[in-house]
Amino acid sequence: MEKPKDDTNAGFDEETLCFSTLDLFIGGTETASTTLCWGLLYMIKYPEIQAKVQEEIDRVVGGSRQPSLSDKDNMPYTNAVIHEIQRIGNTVPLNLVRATVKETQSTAVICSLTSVLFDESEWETPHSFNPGHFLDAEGKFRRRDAFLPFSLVTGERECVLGSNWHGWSCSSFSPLCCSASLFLHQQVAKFAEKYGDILSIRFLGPRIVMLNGYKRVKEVYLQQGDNLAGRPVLPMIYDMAEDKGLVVASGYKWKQQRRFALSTLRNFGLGKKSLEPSIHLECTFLNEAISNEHGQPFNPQILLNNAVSNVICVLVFGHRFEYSDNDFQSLLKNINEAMFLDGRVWAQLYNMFPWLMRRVPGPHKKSFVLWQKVIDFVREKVNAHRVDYDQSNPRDYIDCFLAEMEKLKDDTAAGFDVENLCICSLDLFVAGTETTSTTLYWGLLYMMKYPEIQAKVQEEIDRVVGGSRQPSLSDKDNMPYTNAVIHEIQRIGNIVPLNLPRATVEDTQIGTYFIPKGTAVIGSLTSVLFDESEWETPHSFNPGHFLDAEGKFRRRDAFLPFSLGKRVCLGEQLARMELFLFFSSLLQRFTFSSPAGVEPSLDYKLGTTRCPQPYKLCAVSR
Ligand code: HEM
Repeated sequence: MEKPKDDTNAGFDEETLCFSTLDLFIGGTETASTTLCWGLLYMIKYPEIQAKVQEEIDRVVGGSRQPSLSDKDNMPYTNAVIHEIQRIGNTVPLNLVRATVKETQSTAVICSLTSVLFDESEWETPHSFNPGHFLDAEGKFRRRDAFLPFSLVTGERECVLGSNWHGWSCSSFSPLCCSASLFLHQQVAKFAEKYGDILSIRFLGPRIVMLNGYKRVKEVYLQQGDNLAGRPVLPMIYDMAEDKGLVVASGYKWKQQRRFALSTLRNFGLGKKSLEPSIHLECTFLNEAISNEHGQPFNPQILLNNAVSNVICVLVFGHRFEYSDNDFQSLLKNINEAMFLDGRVWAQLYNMFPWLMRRVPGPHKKSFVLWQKVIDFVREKVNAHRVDYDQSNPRDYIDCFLAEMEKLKDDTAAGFDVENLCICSLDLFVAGTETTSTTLYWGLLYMMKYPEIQAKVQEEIDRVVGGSRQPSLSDKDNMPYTNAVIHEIQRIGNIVPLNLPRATVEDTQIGTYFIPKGTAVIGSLTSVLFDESEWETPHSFNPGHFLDAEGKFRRRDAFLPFSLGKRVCLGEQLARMELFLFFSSLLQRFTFSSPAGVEPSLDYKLGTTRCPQPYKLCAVSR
């Protein structure tokens, strides 16, 4: 770290040190020990081979000293047996994924080691345990070209410890994990083309079943119903909130909490016209804050975050937060950062090796600290409610929950307790903030990128609503173009690309496959929102996807950004209301453009959600 100070790209820093050490540790443990496990198993299975190895050891080494590497050349049979164990044990069957470095768009390449170690044109009896593969007619050790369990010797990513050390690592784990989420959401579609629309993927951790394409995702999510209503236990989340809340709970507790949250939020106007005034008020505040920027470049992300968050805050906590409230703004920034960290390599490593990651430093520790601050904030709100709570006059979700706690005192399994109240409120607050505001953040970016589409939306708003009042939900049916643009922003924004994982509650059949109880299942939303058999131009921003020949709004079955089935997004109706009212109100008041000389970039940042790279815009009053 001290030597090549100027070369920051070489990665000589503390974080890389932690990860490289982790790579060596894991790569040097799991692989070699698995091979030894196979070795002993084969020795039990073939006692006559075991006896021949022992005869050679006794003859060459004797019993008074340990076998040494210098004996190896005199022990061809033992050496052949070890090689054959490695060949037939085939512990890294698919090899580690490589990615092309030049002239292709990060294509994943897998050179299957199974196909090499069992190649029928290379091995005499590929499927039998036969040390003879490595012995010549005179019983001398014989090298074989197709013996490549460490991957390829000439490849730069051959196992670093590999054949000299008799461990078995094969490349580095971090690039694999780092690319895992990217790899999953971009490459799974390509694998689906080749292997079908049900894939089973295993990245060092438990098996995940991936469903691809509108038809398959819809069929499985609807047919499996309750059976697919579980969530897998992810150590990173479990260590923070156990199985509390709305998003990660499963079973009876989840059912009770979801039912209660939906009916309570509906009572306060979720999905109904009665909520419109509170969203209108927030639109007014947001527009005012934006006009205070006087057309100068600024990043609207935190403002959008705050405005959207206020809508759910009124429902859950009973009040909104001023845009000048620095504590609240830094809380929103914490959520933003924690959600980003939770979608990164550290969280994936944590979920794979929790026993280890609990002990090593790194950004995953930061994520815990950030979430703890958010939980403390929610707990403070809950405690304040408990002080002045009046059962006859419930003000918000928290008050209603406190009332339900008294009613359902005896049903402890339903989760009506203070700890669960904190995490349920947190879930509503976070899920209700990040997703909708990220969609609006994409929306303004697309409007800058396609000013002609922005102008058509504004023309429709001017014609239907005019400038003297705010757009209302009752205008929506008369604004098919604006509605189509919002839908297209949600489709192409694809903010939850892999959906949230589900888990099977019972052993089950998906297609022709048997899926054991507790398996994680992911219905990829990318594969649905970009399904080439459903969308005319899946990769272009095209509001025409949602318009018929006469320019009327056209619903599309494959429009599933909120997922579907038993755990479909609980806030779908709220989000749809918010998107229409905020978006049309913003375009009624402003024209958005990129700062002079800056070309809007559609690059994204992938954390838990898929978010635009931070950008600035100019909002000029109309
Ligand atoms: C554009 C905005 C939004 C998008 C794209 C979105 C998307 C999603 C998706 C894909 C899921 C996973 C569904 C599944 O497992 O199949 C989900 C779950 C959830 N969403 Fe949303 N969401 C949005 C807004 C909201 C809002 C405003 C709220 C606040 C009430 C909310 C609350 C939730 C909750 C509580 C869950 C978990 C439901 C459960 O596990 O039963 N979401 N959302």
